[in-house]
Amino acid sequence: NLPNDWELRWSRSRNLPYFYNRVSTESRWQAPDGVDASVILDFQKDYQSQHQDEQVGGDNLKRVRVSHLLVKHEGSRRPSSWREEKITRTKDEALERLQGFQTKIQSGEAQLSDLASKESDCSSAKKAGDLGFFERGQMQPQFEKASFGLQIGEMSEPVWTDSGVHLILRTG
Ligand SMILES: N=C(N)NCCC[C@H](NC(=O)[C@@H]1CCC/C1=C\[C@H](COP(=O)(O)O)NC(=O)[C@@H](N)Cc1ccccc1)C(N)=O
Repeated sequence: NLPNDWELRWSRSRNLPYFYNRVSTESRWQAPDGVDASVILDFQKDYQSQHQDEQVGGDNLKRVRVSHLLVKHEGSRRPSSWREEKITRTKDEALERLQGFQTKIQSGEAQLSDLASKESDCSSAKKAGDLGFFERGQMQPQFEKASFGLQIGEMSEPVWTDSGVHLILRTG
């Protein structure tokens, strides 16, 4: 169906179609000359209809597993945690504190799990931030939306919920 020994394959890590050449064994993301874009769309539709149940990301994802780091503030729905009896920091201070952790994690200086254990205002700190698997409808909407939008291994930007501000890392 494709010219010059090219075939379409699916990259599960990137969740995208790519081109593979049977003869040269070359792989590439962009379409080789002479391949019409409609071929790619047909392939993607076929693949996703055959793999509905898999965790291919997006809408048909049933459950995810995440770890998170929560920083609460004076306006949190429960401004108290195992770390601090009465949390008085402002929303701005909470965001600054969380962004400090975000920078450390993004630079590779620290793991989210290590920081969550010491710094998270959520009881999941005792489990290095691990919340286990959950389905839609269990977490607050903003937290759920962010979690289900992440690829495995990806960390969110700061996410605000009624609890405070979170960094979320999808692990499963
Ligand atoms: N596994 C579940 N289904 N547990 C119920 C989740 C309830 C859910 N929680 C949230 O949406 C936020 C985001 C993640 C944590 C969280 C809030 C709070 C901290 O904020 P606060 O409530 O003081 O405002 N931590 C929790 O709930 C903890 N039990 C999460 C947890 C801890 C240890 C092991 C597993 C889960 C909600 N609908 O409010």
